[in-house]
Amino acid sequence: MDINLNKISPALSDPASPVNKSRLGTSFPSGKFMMSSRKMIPKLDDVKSNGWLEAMISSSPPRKPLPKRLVKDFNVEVAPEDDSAQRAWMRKYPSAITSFEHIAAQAKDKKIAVFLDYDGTLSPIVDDPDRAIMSDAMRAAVKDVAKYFPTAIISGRSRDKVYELVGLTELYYAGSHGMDIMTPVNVNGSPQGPDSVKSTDQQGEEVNLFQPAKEFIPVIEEVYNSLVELTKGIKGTKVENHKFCTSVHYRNVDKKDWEIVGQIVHDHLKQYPRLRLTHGRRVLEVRPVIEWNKGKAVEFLLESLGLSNGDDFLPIFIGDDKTDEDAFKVLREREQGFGILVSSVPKESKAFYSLRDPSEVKKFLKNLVKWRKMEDSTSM
Ligand SMILES: O=P(O)(O)OC[C@H]1O[C@H](O[C@H]2O[C@H](CO)[C@@H](O)[C@H](O)[C@H]2O)[C@H](O)[C@@H](O)[C@@H]1O
Repeated sequence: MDINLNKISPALSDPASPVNKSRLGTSFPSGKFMMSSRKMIPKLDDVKSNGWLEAMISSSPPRKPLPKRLVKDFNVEVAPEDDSAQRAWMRKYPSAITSFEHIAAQAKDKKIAVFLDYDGTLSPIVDDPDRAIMSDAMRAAVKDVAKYFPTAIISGRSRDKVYELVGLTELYYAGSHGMDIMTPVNVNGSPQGPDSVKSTDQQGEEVNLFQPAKEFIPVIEEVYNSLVELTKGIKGTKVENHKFCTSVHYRNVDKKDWEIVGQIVHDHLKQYPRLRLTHGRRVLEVRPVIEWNKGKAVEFLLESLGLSNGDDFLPIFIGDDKTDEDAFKVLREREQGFGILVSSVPKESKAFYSLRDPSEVKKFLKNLVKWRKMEDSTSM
């Protein structure tokens, strides 16, 4: 079915729109993920009226304080000039470093499992997603943690990509916001659910693959290709295919064009009622409408690791983004373990503790290893 995109996108029919400087003759096959043309455009809404634009604007704190005028104009989260609000926030989400003794007391005689987000947690946020490189010192700290505690990376990126960036074989990896989980077959109690299949990892070892959104691979590919095409006239956009989800970055797009990016994605997704959109840090994430997220991935991994029964284990999830909130919420609701939010500015969260940035994450991970070594030596 050929769709004239100019008809379904107000932004695209605007001759001033940068996208119209490119050719948009994309053809989209119809399928079970798409709406019939009769059902298309259920109501005329746009990124401004439904709050998307506001969410796009406030989706990531600036890396350096902005002048007051910008704070007013863009409603961004920044540390207030007088730091009383910052102090109040720190009382609510105390530093996991200064509260380490308290954390250690909770962890005593418990099996700790460590869950780590990648971007903004293990690597600093940078303009180019391909350059979000983890430092060697951070890699060493994560490697050390994995010697003592089961450790998993749960990222919005594809599993292959995050494995390539982290490069440690001793971890568990969950990509695409937990929609692609690899666990070894010999892990205690590893479930072989209907969606788990046997596969082999990069080292040729047998593994279990859990991919609850497998049927969405072709449609994600299709949407990725069309979004690349639709946004190619907007300088600075970058679209990534994470196999089970796709990301549209606008960090490097001129602010005046953010609305157009949002509108294009918004309008395009109207044809795909089984896809939804979430906001990350200066990124729009297109995901399948399934009941699965980083929180569910934590629960799945805990079960796979044999850590879901009893109260002798303590899961810790460290992350910086909105999608990490699903994991913080799960831990809070289970009343087991806790989330640590990585943020240098006040943000509401379901986490219990905070760390300012990846360098504090590294320090916390090192403390955890030091503490466990001490515990082990005193119990000998
Ligand atoms: O769950 P995560 O591991 O935190 O992945 C979330 C997204 O991270 C990446 O984008 C973010 O980091 C980039 C590099 O610092 C930055 O340029 C971008 O603005 C951030 O949104 C990744 O590229 C996305 O695909 C992930 O979904």
